[in-house]
Amino acid sequence: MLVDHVSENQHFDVAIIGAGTGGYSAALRLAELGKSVVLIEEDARPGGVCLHEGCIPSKALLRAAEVRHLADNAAAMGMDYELKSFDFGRLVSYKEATIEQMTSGLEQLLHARKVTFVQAWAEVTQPHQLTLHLPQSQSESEGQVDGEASGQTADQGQAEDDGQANPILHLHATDIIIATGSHPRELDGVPISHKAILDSTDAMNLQQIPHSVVILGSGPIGLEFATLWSSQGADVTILATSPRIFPRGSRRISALMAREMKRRGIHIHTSVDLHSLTEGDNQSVTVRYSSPDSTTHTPIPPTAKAPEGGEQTVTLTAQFALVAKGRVPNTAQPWMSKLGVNLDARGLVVTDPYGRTSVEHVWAVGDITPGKQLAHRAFAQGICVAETICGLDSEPVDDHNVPSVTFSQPEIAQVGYSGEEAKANPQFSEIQETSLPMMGNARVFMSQTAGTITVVSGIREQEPGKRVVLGVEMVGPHVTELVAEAEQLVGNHVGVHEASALIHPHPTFSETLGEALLKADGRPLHSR
Ligand SMILES: Cc1cc2nc3c(=O)[nH]c(=O)nc-3n(C[C@H](O)[C@H](O)[C@H](O)COP(=O)(O)OP(=O)(O)OC[C@H]3O[C@@H](n4cnc5c(N)ncnc54)[C@H](O)[C@@H]3O)c2cc1C
Ligand SMILES: NC(=O)c1ccc[n+]([C@@H]2O[C@H](COP(=O)([O-])OP(=O)(O)OC[C@H]3O[C@@H](n4cnc5c(N)ncnc54)[C@H](O)[C@@H]3O)[C@@H](O)[C@H]2O)c1
Repeated sequence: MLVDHVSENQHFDVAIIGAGTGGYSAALRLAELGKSVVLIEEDARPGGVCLHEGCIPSKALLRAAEVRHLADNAAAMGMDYELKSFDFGRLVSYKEATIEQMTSGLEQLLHARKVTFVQAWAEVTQPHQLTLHLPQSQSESEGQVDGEASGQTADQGQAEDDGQANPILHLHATDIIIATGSHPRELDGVPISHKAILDSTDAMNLQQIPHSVVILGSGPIGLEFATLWSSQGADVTILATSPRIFPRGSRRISALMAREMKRRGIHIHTSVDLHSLTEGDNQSVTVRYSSPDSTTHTPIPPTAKAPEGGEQTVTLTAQFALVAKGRVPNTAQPWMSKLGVNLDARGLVVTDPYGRTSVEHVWAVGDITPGKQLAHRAFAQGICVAETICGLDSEPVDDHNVPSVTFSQPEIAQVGYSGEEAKANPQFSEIQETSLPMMGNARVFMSQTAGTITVVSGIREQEPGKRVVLGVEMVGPHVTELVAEAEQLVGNHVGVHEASALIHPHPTFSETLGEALLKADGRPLHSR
């Protein structure tokens, strides 16, 4: 993106630091509401993690896994396909083209709404004042600083610099939104080498199909990469420190996912005690761990050692290790503490429901705030902050109504309360969990992917006598789409009886939710 023209000491209504999903959604809404907005991003192009190294590239790669699954199961319909070759370079080009298409669309939208985009590392030095550290090459080649207004340009060699020869520029803004996002968490004492020990960004940019990978972590990133690499023929092992994979979901989800992933040849070990992770000279990693179920897997090469304390210590060698144990907010930037922005114990920015931080006229959105680190939550927060700044009566984001989706095979989707959460909440009573296996649905059966759906219902203290849908969780084909309907029911406190009267087209995947609601209402149709 060609950066926009800005002048030294130029004033904007709102300055936004970080052009990821949170930052750019706020920028678009503010501009729509007539504010002058500057969007400041360290990278050359807007989009942040989601567009460049998260949601979009991972789903482009996972599209290939879907196609592979279809082809692998075509024999049942009389079509015998054989994968003759896999040109990984072309898959990478497909991913890159997808990112390019989405990024240029976003750039055009920002431009059309007259949002000023500046490539720089920004800090807030005083209330309403920002200092921008411009990249050297860009300020020289494109002249994004107005030389006349500032009296200094980088190519005159007179620009004020930040001590590292980066020209700096000062701006003023009435309001400032911090949207600096997050980065991958490292294993204690084991740095990401970016060679054989990878984080998700490295994994996304691999230029080859790995032959063996060990994945440390079984959250969305772990399960999505396990799906991707196993579909490409890699030998994949998931090591989970928790007693079950995908611990943020219910036991039912974890059990079904473990069964389905093992059916696809993925090795899974839970309650793992990780002893060491080391990188060899020859692009390989060695992991030493023990786990109650470690005897069930033959490591490559098989180098199981003598039992230690009842559990066997296993030494596993693989080409790569992916560390996928969560993300850390980008709040360790010294200016944030100097400014007085309050952080919680995990380093997340403390805000009120509308995104106000502890510093007046400074707001925060996205992965740096407590709650689900998801792009669609950041979009909604960005809109809410923008509207609140403009004095509108905006709806704050309720984390319980933010759906979670994982694009593994099978997919996982959740919204609202799990059974356990609902039972622990004193506002709810008479909690029921109604489960339905999805395989009874014709479309699910044809897709040859197992699935299950659970509707959590109960009585809210605000509406005694009315059983409402409190939560829905699903594992199966297309559930990342089906969850949108469930969200409407949960978010609007729709009664189970009313929801079960909604008619779903036949034959569709969406009927599974209709069937589960009928069952929850005590009127099962195609189930017992
Ligand atoms: C592998 C992976 C897959 C994912 N898949 C999904 C998915 O399918 N669905 C989903 O909802 N979510 C997904 N996520 C999560 C999603 O990417 C994040 O929740 C989302 O990007 C958060 O947006 P954000 O605006 O808070 O921050 P970010 O997208 O992290 O953007 C922050 C931006 O701020 C910039 N920045 C930081 N400090 C400064 C500074 N001082 N000055 C200037 N610029 C600065 C950074 O360069 C960055 O571009 C995924 C994440 C990963 C890692
Ligand atoms: N489809 C999606 O929406 C999507 C996809 C990818 C990522 N994301 C987002 O990105 C963020 C990061 O994802 P993630 O999967 O890395 O994090 P996560 O926090 O969801 O899961 C991390 C997992 O690692 C485990 N773990 C912790 N320490 C470990 C260790 N030493 N060894 C092995 N396992 C360990 C945890 O028990 C947990 O299950 C999440 O907040 C997620 O919402 C979303």
